[in-house]
Amino acid sequence: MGAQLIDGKAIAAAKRQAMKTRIESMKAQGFVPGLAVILVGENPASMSYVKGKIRDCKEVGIYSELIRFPETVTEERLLAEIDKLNEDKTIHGILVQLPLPSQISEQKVIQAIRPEKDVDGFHPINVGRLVTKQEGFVSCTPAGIIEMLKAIDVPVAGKHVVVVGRSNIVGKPASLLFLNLDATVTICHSKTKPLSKYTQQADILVAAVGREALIHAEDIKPGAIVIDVGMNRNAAGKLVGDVAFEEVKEKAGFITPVPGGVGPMTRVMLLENTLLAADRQNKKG
Ligand SMILES: NC(=O)C1=CN([C@@H]2O[C@H](COP(=O)(O)OP(=O)(O)OC[C@H]3O[C@@H](n4cnc5c(N)ncnc54)[C@H](OP(=O)(O)O)[C@@H]3O)[C@@H](O)[C@H]2O)C=CC1
Ligand SMILES: Nc1nc(=O)c2c([nH]1)NC[C@@H]1CN(c3ccc(C(=O)N[C@@H](CCC(=O)O)C(=O)O)cc3)C=[N+]21
Repeated sequence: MGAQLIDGKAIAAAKRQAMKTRIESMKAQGFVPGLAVILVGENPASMSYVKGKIRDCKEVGIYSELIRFPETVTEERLLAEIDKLNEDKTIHGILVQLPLPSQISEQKVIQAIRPEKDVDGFHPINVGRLVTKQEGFVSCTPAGIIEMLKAIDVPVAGKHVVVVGRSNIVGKPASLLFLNLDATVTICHSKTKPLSKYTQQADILVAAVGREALIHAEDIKPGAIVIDVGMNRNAAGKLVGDVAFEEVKEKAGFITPVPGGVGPMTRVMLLENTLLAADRQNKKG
């Protein structure tokens, strides 16, 4: 037996392919979607993610700008740049790579982005829209998870979804998305005891913690759909998720790999959100 793999990399590649045609027709009408990415400092992981985002934009034909600041940049300077991008007609999406250095308030920076250009979906206005089921922008990782379930044709309504992790960028918005799709949702976190009591009840389990091998085979229900958001370096320096993949894949119905699962979906949803932002701003004129 064993689980079926959900190939995020392949699903994302197919989505990028479909986007190319859409972007060509936008361009034929004289309209080019644009994304600005702000990177502060030289964190190697952040640099590598940002490079990937710029590469994705090039591949599908989205105009992109990478704006870099030194680690020592002031909050004032950063906010001034965001103001400028808010007014820039060639830029439809703005992303500030997190984390930011400690002298800068992440909340202030996120709130400075016009909600219409907030392609990360982190602005409180967009979070509020998600809570109240209004149209806005949804955080890329949770949106990517939903797209993966669509790709394997699994209906979510009535399922018991257990989300482990309650961060503003993954756990919370993922829980709200599933709730909006009529799932029954349980949210677990570091104070949940015992965690396995909850995870064992999940039809769909989302692990978004950042701890290697947090979820073992004994922690899941046979046939469950297991979505691994975690990104950790193991002792051998390899990128691994939160799920003990080799043992859990024997018991799950579906499972996402790390790498090649949620990560590529996160990236492609940023492109989707940028196109959505461009479309909406184009309509408004
Ligand atoms: N693949 C992708 O596209 C992305 C991957 N990631 C990865 O996903 C993981 C989570 O990211 P993020 O949400 O930003 O992380 P955070 O560190 O912001 O949140 C982690 C969450 O896990 C909870 N937690 C910690 N320890 C335990 C435990 N032992 N049992 C249950 N819950 C626990 C915390 O609980 P509490 O709130 O109580 O502290 C918290 O809610 C990371 O590995 C990150 O690298 C992140 C974004 C995108
Ligand atoms: N403003 C902001 N928005 C974000 O969306 C954001 C952020 N800041 N800060 C950091 C986290 C993390 N994140 C990932 C994106 C892609 C992969 C990804 O593509 N992962 C590949 C592997 C990449 C590798 O090999 O290192 C995979 O899982 O296959 C992972 C993680 C977005 N984040």
